Amino acid sequence: MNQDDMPIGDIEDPKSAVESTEKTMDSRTSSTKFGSGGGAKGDLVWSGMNLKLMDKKNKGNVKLDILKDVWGKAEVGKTTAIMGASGAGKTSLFQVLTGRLPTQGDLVQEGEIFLGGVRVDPRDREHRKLFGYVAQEDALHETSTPREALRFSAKLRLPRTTSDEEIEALVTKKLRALGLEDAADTIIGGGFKKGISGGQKKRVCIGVELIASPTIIFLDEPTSGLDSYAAAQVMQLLDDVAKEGNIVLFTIHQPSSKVFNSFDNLILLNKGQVMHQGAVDNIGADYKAAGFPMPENYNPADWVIDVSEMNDIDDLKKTTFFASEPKDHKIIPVKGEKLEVPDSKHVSAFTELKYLLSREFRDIKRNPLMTVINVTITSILAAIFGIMFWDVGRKDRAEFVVVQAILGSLVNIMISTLFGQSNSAITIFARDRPLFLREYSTDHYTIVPYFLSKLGSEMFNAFAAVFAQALVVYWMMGFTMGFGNFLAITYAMSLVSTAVCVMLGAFFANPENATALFTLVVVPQLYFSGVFISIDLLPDLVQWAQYVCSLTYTSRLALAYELQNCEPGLAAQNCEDTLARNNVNIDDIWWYWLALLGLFTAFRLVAMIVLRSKANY
Ligand SMILES: Nc1ncnc2c1ncn2[C@@H]1O[C@H](COP(=O)(O)OP(=O)(O)OP(=O)(O)O)[C@@H](O)[C@H]1O
Repeated sequence: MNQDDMPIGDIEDPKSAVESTEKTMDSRTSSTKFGSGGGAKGDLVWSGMNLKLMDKKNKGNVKLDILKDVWGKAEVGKTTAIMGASGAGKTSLFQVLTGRLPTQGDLVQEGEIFLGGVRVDPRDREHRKLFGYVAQEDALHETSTPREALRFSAKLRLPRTTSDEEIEALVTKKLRALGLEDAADTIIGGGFKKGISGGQKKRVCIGVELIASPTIIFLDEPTSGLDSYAAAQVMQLLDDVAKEGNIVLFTIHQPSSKVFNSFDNLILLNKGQVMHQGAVDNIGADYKAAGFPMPENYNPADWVIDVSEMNDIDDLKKTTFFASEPKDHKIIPVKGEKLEVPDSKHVSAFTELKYLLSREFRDIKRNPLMTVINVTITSILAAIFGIMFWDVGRKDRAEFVVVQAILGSLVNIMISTLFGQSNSAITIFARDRPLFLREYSTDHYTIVPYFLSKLGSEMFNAFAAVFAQALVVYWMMGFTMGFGNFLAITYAMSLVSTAVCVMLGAFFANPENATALFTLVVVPQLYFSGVFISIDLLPDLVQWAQYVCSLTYTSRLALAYELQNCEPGLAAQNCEDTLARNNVNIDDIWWYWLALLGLFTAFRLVAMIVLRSKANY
């Protein structure tokens, strides 16, 4: 048997170590027992499915029936495709079945879903352990290889008792079954570097889901963007997965006739209703019986869509199309029967963090460009500041203009640090967001380890930039505060500003929106922090804003450390005046540090809560 044709989980050599590992893995990951119901044992069945868009203005009125009395099933051992013209309701049905329908007040969902006769709730994270979900866009870690991607998924999703040897053997086996042996150790790639091909990426996406041995695998347009050869390879793989006793359900748009003929079953939607469903092998006969015989040399996939688009729905309803849900399709669930999900006691949060951190740092190592650009830009800016404020810290502070210049230099450095990290932090976070949403929703890790791992790489990037900045400006400007203090203050500034970026990145999927809002959030800090206009001169109504501005605390800290020990006499007088005018109190230094910590924690927590709520569907 050709390796590419080999079914997933098939066993080549009964004596091999791989086989024994796979047996162990199977016994651990496929313990699901299905209850009995009206449908065939193990099938995914949905019934009486309605999705209504309610009219906001006229309460209780339905504005649009997105799905109406939809029913159907996806059988064990078969591939089932959902097709339909644009706007037919494919995405909506898919979102309902996968539990990914956005929770919106104006959408009302009705209907039931059963797996093997037992009611299933696709929004339930436990039930979702039975699901594999492959989104249309490939959400992969670009600097990992296919082997690393599968290993990561296996390590974090399989029971914690699975040994490293078992995981390695399973990963090798799945790579072979996916036809990815040759590309196993090539970088997946993306924007930063060309890596494996589009078809190989799609197979990696499928592989990372298959590694957890899901009962059902859902795929959203699995062939989109692929050439006909790659599309046929993906379909062959899905067929192999199904033939192993799994349910494979996907949406598909304009398949070639070869791809169309490779499905087992078709569900055709038309204006939110089921126009036709059945075996692809019978399509010719079914359409002939309905009065629409398929023309010769016509792509059957085009024909089924053309018939649905070019005929009035009321006329089509007079034919054999749009059959109502048969009585025996409806399932009467057995009372008290619960869906059994595999016992996959997750690895500890610490292990999750370990794996996530190692992936983050591997990313920096393999794609250091972002860090290098950041450090270079910061150093050039720092050198410009250094020339402008050359030796300012060593000049005689008895002259008031010198103290003014010190104030100016410190505020400039803080503002530059505030903006310095924003671009790279927002870009990196936006790039990784879809990956997080996929991995979190498929139970790879919990939210805290994820955020800690992101924090780890952000701290590294921020430190590299502020350290370079400090090396350049500290001695050029000749500050008297300790190097450590200077570094700590700029580092704190950088981390709080990164936290703001991450928070905005959590709210907005689009990095452009996050960047635009960053300007709106950050620029007012320049006014509210008191560095350009004394806080006492600000209207009472906005004075509170100083307390939520990181620039307030970092500039106060920098001034406190730099101006607290000036030469006695006129210099000390000038320093004290400047501190007082800028509302800096030397006794409050620790409060300033605590306030920065508070802001940092608050921004991080908000980001975590927002992202978690977005990842729940
Ligand atoms: N949240 C929503 N609010 C308003 N209308 C919606 C919403 N979701 C879906 N619709 C409408 O329901 C219909 C079906 O949409 P759906 O996206 O499911 O179709 P589709 O078959 O996937 O189309 P396409 O192939 O173009 O993506 C469309 O008319 C769409 O505008």
